[in-house]
Amino acid sequence: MTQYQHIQVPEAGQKITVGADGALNVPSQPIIAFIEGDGTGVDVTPVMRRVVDAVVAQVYRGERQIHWMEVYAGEKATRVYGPDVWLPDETLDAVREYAVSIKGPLTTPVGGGIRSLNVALRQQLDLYVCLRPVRYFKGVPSPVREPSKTDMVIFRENSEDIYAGIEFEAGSSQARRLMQFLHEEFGIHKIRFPETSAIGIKPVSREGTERLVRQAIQYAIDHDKPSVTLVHKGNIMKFTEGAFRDWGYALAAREFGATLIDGGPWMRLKNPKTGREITIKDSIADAFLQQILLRPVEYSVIATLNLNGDYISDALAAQVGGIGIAPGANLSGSVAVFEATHGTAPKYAGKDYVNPGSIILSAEMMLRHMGWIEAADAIIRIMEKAIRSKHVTYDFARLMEGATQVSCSGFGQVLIDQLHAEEA
Ligand SMILES: NC(=O)C1=CN([C@@H]2O[C@H](COP(=O)(O)OP(=O)(O)OC[C@H]3O[C@@H](n4cnc5c(N)ncnc54)[C@H](OP(=O)(O)O)[C@@H]3O)[C@@H](O)[C@H]2O)C=CC1
Ligand SMILES: O=C(O)CCC(=O)C(=O)O
Ligand SMILES: [Mg+2]
Repeated sequence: MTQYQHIQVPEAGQKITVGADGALNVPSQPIIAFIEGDGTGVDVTPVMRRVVDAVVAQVYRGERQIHWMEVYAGEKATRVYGPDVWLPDETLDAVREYAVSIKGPLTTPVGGGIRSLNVALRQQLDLYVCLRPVRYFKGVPSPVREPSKTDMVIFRENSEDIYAGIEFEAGSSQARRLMQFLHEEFGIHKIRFPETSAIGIKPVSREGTERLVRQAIQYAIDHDKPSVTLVHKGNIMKFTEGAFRDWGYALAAREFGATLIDGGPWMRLKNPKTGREITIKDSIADAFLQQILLRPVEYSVIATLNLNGDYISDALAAQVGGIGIAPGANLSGSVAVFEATHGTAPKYAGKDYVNPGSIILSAEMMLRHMGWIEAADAIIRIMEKAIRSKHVTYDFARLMEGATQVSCSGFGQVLIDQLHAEEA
C-alpha cells in the first residue's frame, strides 16, 4: 500500500480495483476518497456522507459499508500541506489509486491567482467525460411551465478547449511575441487592438472529440435514449467547434454504423440492444440554448465541448429547479470523481444553509457506478419523498408554496427520516 504523507488510509476497508476490461471490482467494505471542498463544501460534504452511510447501512443491513478517506485539495490542502500547496501530488495519486472518489466544490479566483483546481484534477487524471444528468424531481419549483419535459444527459468534453488554460495576459511579452508571430508568419491583421489584446488558445482534437462522442453514443445505446445531439458553435469556430461536429458524425458512421437521414448531416442508427432508432444530430449552441427552453423533449443525450458544456449545465440545472440538485461525474476509463455542478457559493459558506442535494445526487451516481443499485435507488426515493414533504432548503423554500425551510444538515436529516420511515 502506498505510504502517504498526510492522507490517513482507513485501517478497515479495501480498495476498489478496475479490471483490464474497465469493470469495477467493488468489495463490500470499499475505501472511498473524498475532498471536502472550499466554501459550502464544509456544509454539504459531511451531510452527503451522513446520508450515504445511513442509506448503505439500512439497505445492506450492515453487510456493506463505505470507509471514507479524506484527501486534500484547495484551501484545506494549504492548511494541511503548507501555503501554496493547492493540489498535492498525493491527492492525485490517491484518487487514481482508489478509483472512485467524490469531491466538494473548489474555489477559483477570477482574473489572477491560481488556475482552477477542478480543471487541473480533470486534466491531470485525464477525466475526459464530465457527465451531468439533468432530470426533474416532482414538486421542485422551476421557472418553466413543464419542467418534467427536461430529461437530458450532458457529456461535456473535460480535457481540452479553452479550459486548457493556455492564455497570455494583455501586454505580456508572450502575448506580444505571439501577436508578432501571427502577423509575420500567418499574415493575420484582423486582431482589432493588438497592443492591448490578451490571447487564449483553444485546442480541440479529433482524438478528444471521438472518445467523448463514443461515450455519449454508447450511453444512448445502454440507456435506450432516442438521440444524441452534438452541440457546437461550428459556424464561427470552424476548425475547432465545426470539426467537433464533423468528427462526431464521422465516428457515429464508422464505429456505430450510423447512416445519413435525407442526405444528412443528421444520422440514424439502430440501437443494437433494443432495435430502436437513435438519431445523431447537431445544434448550434446559441440556438440550442433557446430550444432547450422551448422544445426540451427533442433533446436527450448532449455531447459538447468544455465551455459550452459548462454553460449548458447551469442553464439546464436552472430549468429543473436550480443548481441545488444538479449532480455530476468526471470520468476516465479507470477513474471516477463525482462532484456537484455548483461551486463554492462563498456567501453561504459555513452557514449550514445551502442545498446538499447536488452532492447527494452525485453520491447517488457514485453508488450506481459501483453497482450498489439498491442504495442508489433508495437515494432517489428519499429525495422524491423529501421534496414532496416540502421540508426543503432556502433555494426551494423561497419558491414553493407552503414549504418549511430547513438547513443544509436539516435537509440531510429529512432524507434520513424518510429512509427510516421506509423501514418502519
Ligand atoms: N466544480 C467546482 O468545484 C466548481 C467551482 N466553482 C467555483 O465556485 C466559486 C463560486 O462560483 P459562483 O459563480 O458563485 O457559482 P456557485 O455555483 O458557487 O454559486 C452561484 C449561485 O448558485 C446558487 N447555489 C450554489 N450552490 C448552491 C447550493 N448548494 N444550493 C442552493 N443554491 C446554490 C446560489 O444562488 P442564490 O444566490 O440564488 O442563492 C449561488 O449564489 C468560484 O470560485 C468558482 O470558480 C464553480 C462551479 C463549479
Ligand atoms: O473550476 C471552476 O472553478 C469552475 C468549474 C465549473 O464551473 C464547472 O465545472 O462547472
Ligand atoms: Mg460550471
